[in-house]
Amino acid sequence: MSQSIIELKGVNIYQSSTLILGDVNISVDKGEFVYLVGKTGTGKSSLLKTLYGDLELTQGEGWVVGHNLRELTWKTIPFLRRNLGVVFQDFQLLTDRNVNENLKFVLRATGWKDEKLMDDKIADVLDKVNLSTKGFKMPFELSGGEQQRIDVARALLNSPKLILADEPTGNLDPETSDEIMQLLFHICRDFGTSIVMATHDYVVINKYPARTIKTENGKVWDNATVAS
Ligand SMILES: Nc1ncnc2c1ncn2[C@@H]1O[C@H](COP(=O)(O)OP(=O)(O)OP(=O)(O)O)[C@@H](O)[C@H]1O
Repeated sequence: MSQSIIELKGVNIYQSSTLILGDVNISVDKGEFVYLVGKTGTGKSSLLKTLYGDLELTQGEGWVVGHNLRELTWKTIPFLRRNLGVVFQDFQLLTDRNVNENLKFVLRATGWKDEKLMDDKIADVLDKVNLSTKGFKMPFELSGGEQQRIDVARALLNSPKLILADEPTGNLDPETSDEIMQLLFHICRDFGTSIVMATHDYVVINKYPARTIKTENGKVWDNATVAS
């Protein structure tokens, strides 16, 4: 319906029966980087969950990477999930297998079967996050920053048009946060991937300025741009 990667119109977002965000209107274009800011508990994660189909959209209209959120079913949610990547603050790699096997596990779970194509894809995403040499490492052999970069690699496996990142620098020291931010901006700029990133970290926002959407008082404010 729309050229936008994300389009929400008059959306109400609930947790159980509590209205968390009302009358949400957002549009995000291809290749845009957008921060989602707001105090704790104001609904950033709830908004992201709505965008990746974890919270059902029952009021208003929404499209994400061409999928109508009102028409999602348990059968069609996997197709939405294949067109977007999600990065979490606390994503845990499977501890009993190396990086390559972790990534292959995700590929198999999203329908990949050909071993050679899977190996090529894994090499490709590890190269994109600059960890080509770490495929045979076990998770405990990686630093926190490297694990977070593997999580970004995981999000890239299905060549998504959109990455949703929920506080991806939340557990990282400033230097490692910088690495992740440079990586996300590189992915956005060089591959045209849209990125929506929830964060509390104004140091990061000021250093890497971009359009900023704010959750506050049950509303989403979509006109603030943070100056550098
Ligand atoms: N599964 C749930 N069931 C009921 N209420 C929930 C659930 N998850 C979140 N909430 C409530 O919804 C509101 C918004 O939570 P949400 O996690 O979206 O906020 P947030 O802005 O992402 O917070 P934070 O910055 O702390 O992650 C909060 O009041 C929270 O308690």
